[in-house]
This record gives sequence, C-alpha cells and structure tokens, in this order.
Amino acid sequence: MNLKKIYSTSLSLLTDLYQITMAYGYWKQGMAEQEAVFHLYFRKNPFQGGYTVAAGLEYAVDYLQQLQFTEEDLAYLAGLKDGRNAPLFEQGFLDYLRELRFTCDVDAIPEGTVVFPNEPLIRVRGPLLQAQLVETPLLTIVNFQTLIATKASRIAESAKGDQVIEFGMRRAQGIDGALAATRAAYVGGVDATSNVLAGQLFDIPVRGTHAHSWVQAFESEKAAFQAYGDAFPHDSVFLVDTYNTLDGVRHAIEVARSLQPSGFKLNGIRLDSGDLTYLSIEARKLLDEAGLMETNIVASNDLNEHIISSLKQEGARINVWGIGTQLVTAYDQPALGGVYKLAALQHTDGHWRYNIKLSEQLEKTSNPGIQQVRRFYDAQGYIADMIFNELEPLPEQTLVMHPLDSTHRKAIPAGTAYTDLLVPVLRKGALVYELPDLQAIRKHRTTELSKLHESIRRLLNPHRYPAGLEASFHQLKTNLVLEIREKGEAAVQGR
Ligand SMILES: Nc1ncnc2c1ncn2[C@@H]1O[C@H](COP(=O)(O)OP(=O)(O)OP(=O)(O)O)[C@@H](O)[C@H]1O
Ligand SMILES: O=P(O)(O)OC[C@H]1O[C@H](OP(=O)(O)OP(=O)(O)O)[C@H](O)[C@@H]1O
Ligand SMILES: O=C(O)c1cccnc1
Repeated sequence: MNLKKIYSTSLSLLTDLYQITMAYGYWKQGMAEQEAVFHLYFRKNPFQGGYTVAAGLEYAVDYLQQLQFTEEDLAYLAGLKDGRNAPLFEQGFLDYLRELRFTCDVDAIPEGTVVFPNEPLIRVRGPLLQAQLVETPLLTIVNFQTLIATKASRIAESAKGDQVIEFGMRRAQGIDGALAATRAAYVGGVDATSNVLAGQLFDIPVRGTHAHSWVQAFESEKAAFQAYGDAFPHDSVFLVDTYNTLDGVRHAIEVARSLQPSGFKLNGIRLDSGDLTYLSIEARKLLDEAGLMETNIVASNDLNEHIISSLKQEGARINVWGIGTQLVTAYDQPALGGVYKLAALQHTDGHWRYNIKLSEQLEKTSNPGIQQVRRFYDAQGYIADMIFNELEPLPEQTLVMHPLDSTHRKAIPAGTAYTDLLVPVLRKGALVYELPDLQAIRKHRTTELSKLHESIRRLLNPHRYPAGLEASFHQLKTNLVLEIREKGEAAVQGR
C-alpha cells in the first residue's frame, strides 16, 4: 500500500493551518527541537458498543515516512499573507521545513486489536514541532478507519459467519472516504468489496452482482438473466426484484435450468427491497424445489448490524449480505472523536514536565506522562486493561482504577499474564516494525474478539470492559489536576 498511488502530490500540506503556524512559533521560540510526547486516543466506544477495533496504522506510517515539504508546498506557504499583507512565514522557517524529515519515535497498537476509551492508539515522541505538525493527518486517518473497522466488526459479528460484501463506494464520503472505508471494513471483518480500485490497491477480493438497469435494458427480465448468464456461466447472481421479486426468482430458476446443459451454475440471487425475511424464505423454497440448494441468497437495501440481527431472528434465509451506505458512512455515528494530546515535555536538564489539558468534564481531562497500555489475560480471555506511565515505577500491587470513578477499582493478582499493547513502530523516523498484511490483521481481529466476553461484544447495552488507569498514575493525575486548579497552571515535574 502506498498513498502516492492515490495522490500524486505531497501530503505535507494535508493539515490544519494552525499546525503550521504553531510550528513557525516553536521555531521562532527555539522550541522546535524540544522533546515532546503526544498520545492519540478516543473517549467513547462508537455506536454505543462495548469495544473498538484499531485501524489505519499502515496509512499513518506511510504518511509519516513520506513527510517532506516539496518546493511546490514551500512556494504555496511562501505566498500566504498575514493581516498586513506581508508574508505569513519568514524564509528561514521555510528553509527549515525544506530540510524537515520525520524523526520521531512512534509506538502504536497494531491494527485489528480491540481497544477501549482513553487508551493511546498511537504515541509520538520527538521534536515538539514535528510531533505537533502530524496531529491532524494522524487523526484523519485513524479516526475514520477505526470507526469503520468497528462498524464492520459489528456487522460481521451480526452476520454470524455468513459472507459480507461491502457495497458502499457510491455513498462514501468522497474518493478517499471510499478507499479508506473499504480497507477498514476489510480489517473489521467483511469478506469482499465491490470497490475495484481498493481491490487492486489493497489486495481485497472483489465481488458483485448486477444493477436494476441491466434488467431494464432488456426486453424482459428473463432475457436479461439469460444474457448475464451467457457472459458469466460460473459467477452469476441475478437481481430479482426489478418488477416482482418472487416472479423474478422464478425467472432466475427458468434461466438457470435452460442454461444448465451448457455447464451454467446459478451462483445466487439478490433481494434488494421488500420484506427480506418473507422473500428470502419463499425464494429459498422455490430454489430448493428446483434443486438449486447451493444457490446463495444475497440481500441488500440499507442494511446494518441491527437489521441483520433482526432478520436472522425472524428466520430469514439470507446467507450473503451486501452492505453499503450504513457501513461506509458509519451512518449512526459519523465520527469517532479521537483526539491527540500533549502529555509531557522534556526540559534541557532532562526532566520531564507533565502536561494535561483540564476540562470541566473529568472525562475530557487528558492524561499526563509517557503512556503504555497493559492488557491482563487468562485462559478464558481478556481480564482488564491498565494505562500506566512509563516514567514512574509501578507499585507492587497492581490496581486498575476506573478513569472517572475511583470507587471502581480492580486488583490484579501478582503473576497474572499480560501484554503491553503499544509496540515500537518508528525509531528516529525509521521503520522498526514489520507491518502485517491485511490477512494477518483480519486474523488478529478475529482472535481478539474471541478473547472478549460475549457480554462486551453484544450490540445492545454491552457490559463495560474494565479499562482504566493504574492507581499511582491515577493519583499523579489527580494531584496534577489539583495543582493546576490551585495555581492556574501546571508545574509538576516528572522523572
Ligand atoms: N423483515 C424485515 N425486518 C426488518 N427490517 C427489514 C425487513 N425487511 C427489510 N427490512 C429493512 O427495512 C428497510 C426497508 O426500507 P424501504 O422501505 O426503503 O425498502 P423498500 O421500500 O422495500 O425498498 P426500496 O425503497 O429500496 O425499493 C430496509 O432498511 C430493509 O433492509
Ligand atoms: O443499500 P446499501 O446498503 O447502500 O447498499 C448498496 C445499494 O446500492 C445499490 O442500489 P442503489 O442504492 O444505487 O439504488 P436503490 O437504493 O434504489 O436500490 C444496491 O442495490 C444497494 O441497494
Ligand atoms: O454488485 C452489487 O450488487 C452492488 C454493487 C454496489 C452497490 N450495490 C450493489
């Protein structure tokens, strides 16, 4: 995967103007190279769900590694004017940008991992100017792909092993919206896409049926099926609802029978309107009576995880699901709301100064330090996640505090197995991580979900997975909040 295949120009200006004005400010203040730590995280699982599936890291790494201001980018910036119509940026800054390469350390949670609110998905440590500059594109990439991967995972779960095909390109948020959504949907568990460019770029299986216009273009529905069957003797899925759905199924059967002697095999029929339970049950009967037991019944029409679950409960005989609009637009929650916050700055004497952003709402107050996420597990699956600060020693007794309610806490017995979720990805800008291919990422997501208790995976009112702050880290944060409230600003030293 290479974004340059999609965009022929540099992506360095794909950021908010304020990232570049802050970069200029840091450069002028002599703060550009000061060591900083930022974390990218979200505050709430989307879709009122119990979990989230991390996605987008490969895109993010690609972007970071290619970060470089071209002469064209610099010429554009040189042309920007301030309120007095003078250049916004000094030439010296543009010369600095010309030489700029991304030299930060990046640690991240691998794609396909289940993650929870407040857990850093990406940690960036390095020169303040660089670490700040990449905020917006990192959020653009990770927020969207994580959102869509999570939606896809919910849909794939509700389909309970049936094949799911993503049909969303026509309703996606623009060209990259479509491509990124297809990739993320595949990460999240759909099996194939109708998006051919995504198939080529990301090696995702492509599938499809035909549109109503195909049927409309012929004298009769049967003639349309006949012609499609001639062209695709082994890959035909006939869309049967252009005129009358059950008549359409009968026509599909008649055509399948007439073409059978030439080796034709009807792969499936597609239902795209009406009561999908009733129609699929009746269609299944007709197909089975005609000996077409292996012919699939594909359904589409504004489906989502809730409708799929409901259709299944009603006894629908659908075994392939085509999902477009609701998946690629994350219809019921169109943004994840992930944020990227400064958590620590290093002084010239080597000491770290902790940084948090206060908020009236406790849940919006950011966490300080250099954070890592420790996931505890046993043979049954995941037990709890603990966000801790790598700058401070961990106490003997491991206690995980609910981030918003310190009366909710979970003691983790000594010796409990764990993994630390953030892994080294870039060191001084160089790749030190073997980016897994999409197949491996998909497999990882499946394994991850199998370790989450069913009550956390369910669609409606899921149980809350215990993901919280390590107790001494919670205390440090509380002290910092109190200190800031007292003094009006932060001055807490780390190690
Ligand atoms: N048995 C069912 N139970 C629950 N939801 C269903 C059932 N059958 C269909 N649906 C869903 O109900 C909605 C029906 O939408 P709508 O009324 O727009 O469809 P339609 O009129 O049959 O088709 P269209 O307008 O696309 O030609 C769709 O989201 C569809 O997936
Ligand atoms: O419903 P979605 O989940 O978005 O799936 C994709 C839809 O795209 C196609 O029809 P299109 O929307 O172009 O026309 P229609 O709504 O009139 O069927 C297809 O027949 C599906 O219904
Ligand atoms: O192949 C299909 O059936 C298809 C593709 C895109 C959108 N709707 C349906």
